[in-house]
Amino acid sequence: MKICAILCAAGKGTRFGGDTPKQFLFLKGKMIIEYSLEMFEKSRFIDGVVLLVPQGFEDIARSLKEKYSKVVYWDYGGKERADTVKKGLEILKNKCDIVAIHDAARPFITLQLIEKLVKEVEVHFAVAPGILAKDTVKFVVDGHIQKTLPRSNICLIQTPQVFKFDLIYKGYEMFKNELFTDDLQYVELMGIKPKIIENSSVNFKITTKEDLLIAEAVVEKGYW
Ligand SMILES: Nc1ccn([C@@H]2O[C@H](COP(=O)(O)OP(=O)(O)OP(=O)(O)O)[C@@H](O)[C@H]2O)c(=O)n1
Ligand SMILES: C[C@](O)(CO)[C@H](O)COP(=O)(O)O
Repeated sequence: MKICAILCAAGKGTRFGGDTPKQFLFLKGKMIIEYSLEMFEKSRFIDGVVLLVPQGFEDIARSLKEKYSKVVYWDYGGKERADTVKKGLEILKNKCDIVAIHDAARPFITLQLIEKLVKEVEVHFAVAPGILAKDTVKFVVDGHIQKTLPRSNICLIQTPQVFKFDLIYKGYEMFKNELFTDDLQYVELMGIKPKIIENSSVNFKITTKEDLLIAEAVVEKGYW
């Protein structure tokens, strides 16, 4: 059985700001993207990685392909994250059985997490890490609370999101005009109820500058 990863690194990092997309910034000696690439490289559950980058970053893509033997292919991503994933899925069509779709801006995945996700996908077809809400959760419109949501049912979803390849490919085909913010939604709408693996909040996505400060502290303490 072949298991591949799609590493989404084609975003511009608008909320983060600056000229260099956040995934290519250096975090204590290596690029943010390399933290997850290293885990995929080391994991015995991952056979190959497809890397998607923004236009203008082909030199970085080439050098990462040189450095990490599991990067089998790189290409440019699309305008939105979902467009990037679609490209990755087309590249991998008929080449793998299971696919792990991951944000390059989420550096702190672990070998144990990859293993758990891959094992669970055999049973549940779609699986992702998530954290249960720790704060009280309100539904807010225009700055005013409409209602309080039941916290025990609220889960904040991370990546890698792991799927049986044919299932997620079909989901993207069926909802090709949608641009959902994550990949699970494409199979949720097919009636699948993806399995959530409760995970550490350290697997956060670097979205704004303050996330980078937290990421620096995580690396300094070796805490992931
Ligand atoms: N067209 C896009 C947009 C996003 N991503 C990737 O998807 C992940 C999660 O996206 P996000 O944090 O939203 O990154 P950006 O789109 O770069 O950020 P922003 O929305 O602030 O511009 C990131 O690894 C990002 O590089 C991608 O591959 N292709
Ligand atoms: C896929 C994701 O990381 C799951 O939490 C998230 O939805 C990406 O959202 P973004 O708006 O592209 O940052």
